[in-house]
Amino acid sequence: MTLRIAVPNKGALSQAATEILRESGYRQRSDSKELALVDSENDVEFFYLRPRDIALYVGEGTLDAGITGRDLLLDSGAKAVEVMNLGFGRSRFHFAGPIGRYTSLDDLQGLRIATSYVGVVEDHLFRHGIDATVTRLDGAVETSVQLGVADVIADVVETGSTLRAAGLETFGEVILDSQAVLITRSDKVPDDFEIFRRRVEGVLVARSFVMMDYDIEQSRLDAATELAPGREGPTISPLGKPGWVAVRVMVPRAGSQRLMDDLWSVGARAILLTDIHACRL
Ligand SMILES: Nc1ncnc2c1ncn2[C@@H]1O[C@H](COP(=O)(O)OP(=O)(O)OP(=O)(O)O)[C@@H](O)[C@H]1O
Ligand SMILES: O=P(O)(O)OC[C@H]1O[C@H](OP(=O)(O)OP(=O)(O)O)[C@H](O)[C@@H]1O
Ligand SMILES: [Mg+2]
Repeated sequence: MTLRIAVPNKGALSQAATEILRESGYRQRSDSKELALVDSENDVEFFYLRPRDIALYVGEGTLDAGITGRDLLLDSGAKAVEVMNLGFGRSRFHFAGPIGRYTSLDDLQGLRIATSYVGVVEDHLFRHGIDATVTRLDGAVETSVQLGVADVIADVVETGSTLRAAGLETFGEVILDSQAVLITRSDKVPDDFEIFRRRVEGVLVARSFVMMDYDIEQSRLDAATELAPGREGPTISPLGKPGWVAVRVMVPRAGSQRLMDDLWSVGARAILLTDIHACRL
């Protein structure tokens, strides 16, 4: 049976979601007005939906899997299951109010809170025993305080520039840390999903690792291997130069420049770093 996957059709997650699917070898729409697309070669159909609705479709089992934000999944209360963090669309969910006015969660007692995430906010207030009025707005919630509709807001913060522009600041603890996640239906997931999952995972791993090649004198190999042990161990091949070997090892992308410096210091030469585009580990 064709695997049916939901993809954000617009907003902060849309482009990165399409990119990761393309890199995973799936056909993606070329026109942002297309509502669905069949990739017949891979037997997958993609549905382009509002990120906020995706958890609902997947939770109900109408679609097999989807990409959405963790915050939206929690807000929806849908019974979908998180399978994997996707590493983009990172944000924090916060209360915010006029600069200098509020400092802690207790200050919220009796206030009017505007948000697009009523589920997350009411749950948080309930768990902390706070009684406040929650008003649902569709977006641009930062403006609601200035316009007198609310005393504080609860919203997604990434860089904080939208808050600053509205003369607001966060207060209290972070309500939740979010990022894009791959979700599936909680009941029967089709067998084919495992291939899809592995492909996406392969792209994520490929993004966070690089391949490092270097030449080194056999006698110095242990010192170099200690710096870069690799996943299973380095691949070591003979080199045309007597007493030297060629080494290939997968290393985390983060810190790879420093690693090149350190490998050089222990005698590695001809150090090359290359991107990996996809993998199965
Ligand atoms: N500035 C941002 N940076 C990173 N992630 C963000 C940002 N804004 C929203 N997100 C995340 O993207 C997801 C969907 O938000 P998005 O803003 O795309 O949807 P929306 O608010 O329903 O739609 P729209 O803003 O298009 O009306 C959420 O998981 C949210 O945490
Ligand atoms: O901290 P920042 O980097 O400024 O990003 C956070 C802003 O981005 C999102 O808004 P979006 O553009 O999705 O508009 P919306 O509020 O209408 O959803 C979010 O709702 C915040 O307003
Ligand atoms: Mg938004």
